[in-house]
Amino acid sequence: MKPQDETQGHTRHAWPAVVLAGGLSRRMGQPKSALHLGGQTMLARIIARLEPQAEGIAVNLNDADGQATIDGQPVIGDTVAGFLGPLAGVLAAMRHTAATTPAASHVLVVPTDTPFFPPDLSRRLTMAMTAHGQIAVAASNGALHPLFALWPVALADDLESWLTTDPKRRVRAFIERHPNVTVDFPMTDTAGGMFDPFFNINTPDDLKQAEEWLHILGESAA
Ligand SMILES: Nc1nc2c(ncn2[C@@H]2O[C@H](COP(=O)(O)OP(=O)(O)OP(=O)(O)O)[C@@H](O)[C@H]2O)c(=O)[nH]1
Ligand SMILES: [Mg+2]
Repeated sequence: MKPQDETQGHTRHAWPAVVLAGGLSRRMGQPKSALHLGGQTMLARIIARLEPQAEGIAVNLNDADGQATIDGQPVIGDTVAGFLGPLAGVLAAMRHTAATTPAASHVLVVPTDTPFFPPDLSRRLTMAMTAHGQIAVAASNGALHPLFALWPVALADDLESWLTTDPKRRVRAFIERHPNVTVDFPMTDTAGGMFDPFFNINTPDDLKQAEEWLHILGESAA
């Protein structure tokens, strides 16, 4: 059975969504969401990509620090302290969704540093779910992308206790504890060769390469 919007009684394809923009950006040396790529901040680019496939977007920072909005979207802080990693953001996303959209069984979470993700991410993750309570996770080119996933909001309490007791807090390890499905997304055939839409920007060199891909993909003016 497909996950339902219990209010309207139909299957959702657009979910409440949260962009993970916490983290320390140690490899980049400056906050990744504020970096400019093709004349737009990385965060603005992610939001634009997400908007057509989401129903409401919030941005997760480690500490909201009194900031109510960023790029027009509400800011949510981590609900557990101590820079516990990306899963702290996933937990904040679940708590936020339960509070603001109680009819939604899942929340779509994406990281702020992967600006070329597929425009059909939400639709394909949704279609892959065959039962309530599954985590639907993206993959490409033989690699899992555990930060691109639809997360059941009902896992919040389990995630919170796991986060505060597991020493490694690995995203994959948490996913493996629960029913899950993986969705493989194709590489994009471009004039510059095959391109992985989950190209992840962590270092200044990655950012340079992303500018080149932007040009090749014709998304410079996006
Ligand atoms: N909320 C929250 N998000 C996090 C945390 N750590 C990482 N993230 C997010 O998870 C995603 C992937 O993390 P990384 O690529 O390792 O980013 P990072 O930790 O900022 O960068 P490095 O310090 O270079 O590892 C990014 O979107 C980060 O914003 C955290 O402690 N809390
Ligand atoms: Mg990190």
